[in-house]
Amino acid sequence: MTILRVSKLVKRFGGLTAVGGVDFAFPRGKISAVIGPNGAGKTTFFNMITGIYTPDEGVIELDGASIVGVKPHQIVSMGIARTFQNIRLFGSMTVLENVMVGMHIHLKAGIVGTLLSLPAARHEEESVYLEAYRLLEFVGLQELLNEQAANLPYGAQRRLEIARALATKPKVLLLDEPAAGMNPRETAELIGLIRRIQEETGMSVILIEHDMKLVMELSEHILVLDYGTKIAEGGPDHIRSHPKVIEAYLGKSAVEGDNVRLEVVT
Ligand SMILES: Nc1ncnc2c1ncn2[C@@H]1O[C@H](COP(=O)(O)OP(=O)(O)OP(=O)(O)O)[C@@H](O)[C@H]1O
Repeated sequence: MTILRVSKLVKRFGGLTAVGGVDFAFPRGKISAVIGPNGAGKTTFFNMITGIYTPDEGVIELDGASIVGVKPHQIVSMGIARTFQNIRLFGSMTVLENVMVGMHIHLKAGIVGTLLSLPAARHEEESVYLEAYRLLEFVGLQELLNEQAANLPYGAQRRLEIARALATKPKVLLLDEPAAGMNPRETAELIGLIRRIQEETGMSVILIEHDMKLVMELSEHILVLDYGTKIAEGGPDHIRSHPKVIEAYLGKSAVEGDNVRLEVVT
């Protein structure tokens, strides 16, 4: 079953077509990936799904309902959360507060009231704290809850961004290059975390990632973009040996041999 569908999706910047008529159906409750060389249109694609850009043409449907023209904060309320290529945490807030900010869309009293412990917000405070703590435990940051976010090591900041996205209780979690800048140990932990998110919550996860090991290990379904168009889609084995994908990443000469497979691209 499909959770998110795009049809004939187009985004142009002046004379440049960044995304040029892409069709794709993301399966519900699975991990999918959008890959492609630099400038292929991946981030533009995410920016349309999250309402940052309005498509010039085409349809985006979440659970069958169009989200074209819907504002980014409303799209979050409708169930799409994301992390960014460049981490965007509230650096001067604590780890706990960053997660509580993510929860505000579901709070009646609002985040300001909760953070300031205003009387109207007190009854919500305990459950908010417990839920935020549970999320920090889930991503392995509970012992750092009172640290300032800016002081966390890089890999921990990425996990905090994921916890904050999870705090919005999304149906779909978009991760934009979650392994960027991570060392191999952090990447291995991240793979475990993404797998737990999908297995334990049944959430649909969509990731953009250049680390092919992570993509191939985690994703059931992969969309490959090149110059804004879909050049291939399918499971990891299909994608690894797809001539157009190999050509896009490694150049035409790489496809001349018979047994070329896309193993690791850095
Ligand atoms: N706001 C913008 N204005 C003009 N051109 C843009 C804008 N955003 C993206 N582009 C262009 O659109 C094309 C696709 O860019 P995009 O960032 O979506 O690619 P990408 O696949 O995410 O690349 P990368 O892997 O390097 O992050 C590129 O040629 C880029 O220069």
